[in-house]
Amino acid sequence: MVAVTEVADVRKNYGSVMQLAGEQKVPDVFKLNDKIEECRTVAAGGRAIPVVDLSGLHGEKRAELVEQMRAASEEWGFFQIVNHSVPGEYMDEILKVHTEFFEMPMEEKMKYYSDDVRAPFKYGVGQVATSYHEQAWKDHLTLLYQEKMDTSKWPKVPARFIEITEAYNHAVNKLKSELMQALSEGLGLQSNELNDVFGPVQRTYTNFYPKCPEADRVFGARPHSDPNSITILLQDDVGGLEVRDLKYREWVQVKTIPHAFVINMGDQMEVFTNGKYRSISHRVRVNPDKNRISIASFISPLPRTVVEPSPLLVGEEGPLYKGDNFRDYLLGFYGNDINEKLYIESIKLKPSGQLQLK
Ligand SMILES: O=C(O)CCC(=O)C(=O)O
Ligand SMILES: [Fe+2]
Repeated sequence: MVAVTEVADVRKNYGSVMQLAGEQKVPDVFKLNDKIEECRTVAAGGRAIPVVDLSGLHGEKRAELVEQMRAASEEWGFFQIVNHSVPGEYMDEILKVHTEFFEMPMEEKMKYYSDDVRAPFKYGVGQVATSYHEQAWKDHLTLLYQEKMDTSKWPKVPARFIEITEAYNHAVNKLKSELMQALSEGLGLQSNELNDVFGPVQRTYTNFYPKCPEADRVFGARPHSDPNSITILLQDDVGGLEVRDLKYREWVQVKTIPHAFVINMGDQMEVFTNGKYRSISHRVRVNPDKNRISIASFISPLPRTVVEPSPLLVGEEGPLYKGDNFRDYLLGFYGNDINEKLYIESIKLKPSGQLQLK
């Protein structure tokens, strides 16, 4: 295992991950020096995460689509959606304009650089938070969505950056409410239940994974579950996201579908639903020839919200997780080793070998 490395060292020593893309070799801090095999995809027996076509969600097909999303959230914790409410041109445009941002000269990007994970808008290199492992092969851009965002400090170049970033985030926020309502109904809860508690915060995180000269020796994101409630992910057509198939324990590649979103359950959803909707380990592999961009909108409760198994969803098994407020959950999550589902396993009241790995 490599020594603990800080994100600032990546910036000081290498500038950005993007600047390393043209080199012959990858610096050791990025390399998986223990198990390279860990990085290889295992044949996935043809299984794929479900794709839900949301046409008819507000009409005659609602019950059927709610049921498909419920089943996917229970079996996979992941699904893709097509024919949703976010205009396809917003999706194309934001991928294009954010790529143009990363392609700007370093001094231009550094105007927005910050190490502060809570900054309302920032550019960063490497991975946020301390790492017990290798550094992630990615740079990023992150912003906190608000109804009326203060965009005065956002980049004026590339042209249309502000306009399209705002439009996209507003549209994703509306989609978030629609999904939360459907997911509530799938649990037999009032429509607004999940949205009210789990939906107020939206942080959007653009991941830029430069092409990598030793792609099978690094991770864009090491195996992790997301700590929040749900994630709404847009990816380009390069691919690289892999999801743990709980049934066969293999890694399954998430195929790229034009204008689709990948939706996944986070740890808070698993806790609240007492394990019904599952927060699943996933990872990102990078490409030897192509840069990849993805935009994740992390939907979360407020920091002070206490999340614990809902009495409405706890059956004979009793509550399976210790409750905590979301702020402390995040502190524990990022303060510990991020590896598969390690942190959520640690708050289980009754460890169930079922989800334990290795
Ligand atoms: O880039 C991706 O496909 C997924 C990124 C991810 O898992 C994350 O940012 O939490
Ligand atoms: Fe993730």
